[in-house]
Amino acid sequence: MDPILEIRHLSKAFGGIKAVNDVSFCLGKGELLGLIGPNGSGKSTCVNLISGAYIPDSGQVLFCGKDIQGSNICQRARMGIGRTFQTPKPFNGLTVYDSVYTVALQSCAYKEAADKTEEILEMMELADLSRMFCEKLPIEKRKWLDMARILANDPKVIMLDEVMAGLNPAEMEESIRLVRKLNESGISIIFIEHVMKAVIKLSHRLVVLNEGKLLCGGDPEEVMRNESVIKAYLGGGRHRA
Ligand SMILES: Nc1ncnc2c1ncn2[C@@H]1O[C@H](COP(=O)(O)OP(=O)(O)OP(=O)(O)O)[C@@H](O)[C@H]1O
Repeated sequence: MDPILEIRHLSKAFGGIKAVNDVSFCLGKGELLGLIGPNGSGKSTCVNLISGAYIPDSGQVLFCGKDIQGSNICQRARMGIGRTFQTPKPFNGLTVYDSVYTVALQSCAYKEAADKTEEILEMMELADLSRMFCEKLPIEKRKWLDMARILANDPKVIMLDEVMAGLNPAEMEESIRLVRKLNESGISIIFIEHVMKAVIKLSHRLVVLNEGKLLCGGDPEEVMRNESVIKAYLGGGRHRA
């Protein structure tokens, strides 16, 4: 595998809680990697460490072979590391078009930004809604708009944090199709998800966290049959009895 992202021995504690404890894994170029684990297993903390929102206690993140430890969240976004949040974060008061256009303008001139915005809205199937105010969008489309805004930064890697949460089965199928389309456009994806149907359908490979540690990784079907994974899920993670 030719890695675009390498996570080496990452650790992050909050008080006495080792949220991420000596975790190492790679994301290959063009790969769609499912990052799964029970509630509280450290998935979002990993994403925050990779995106630069959190500074690790120890460990390294390598992007395209380069240690990016010294760079902050904005610099990493400009390098091509994008992420969505569990709850969509629309720019209220802006239209769908302007939400993407304002991001595109950060790296392009007016005309180029306009062309880029139209192309992204077409790709994310939001073109018909381009004049709608973001806050009026249904939840599924807000999630697509989050992805569209990230695309305006020309990402090489996108980390999708629970994009399927709160969607009905039909919306989920549509979102699965869009995530696959993003990946097929050449973007490497880390897909953090609890909806196993989506995980199995989309992931080329899985990495499983449990209580902050790497439990196992590999082929999705095999990982889902792994007894330690089944036990971890039945145990329900750190937040449950
Ligand atoms: N900012 C923080 N301050 C204190 N504790 C935190 C913080 N962020 C995460 N934690 C704790 O770290 C552990 C890992 O949390 P994290 O959100 O990374 O897990 P997760 O696998 O993403 O969970 P979920 O699937 O429920 O979103 C949890 O025990 C959580 O309570």
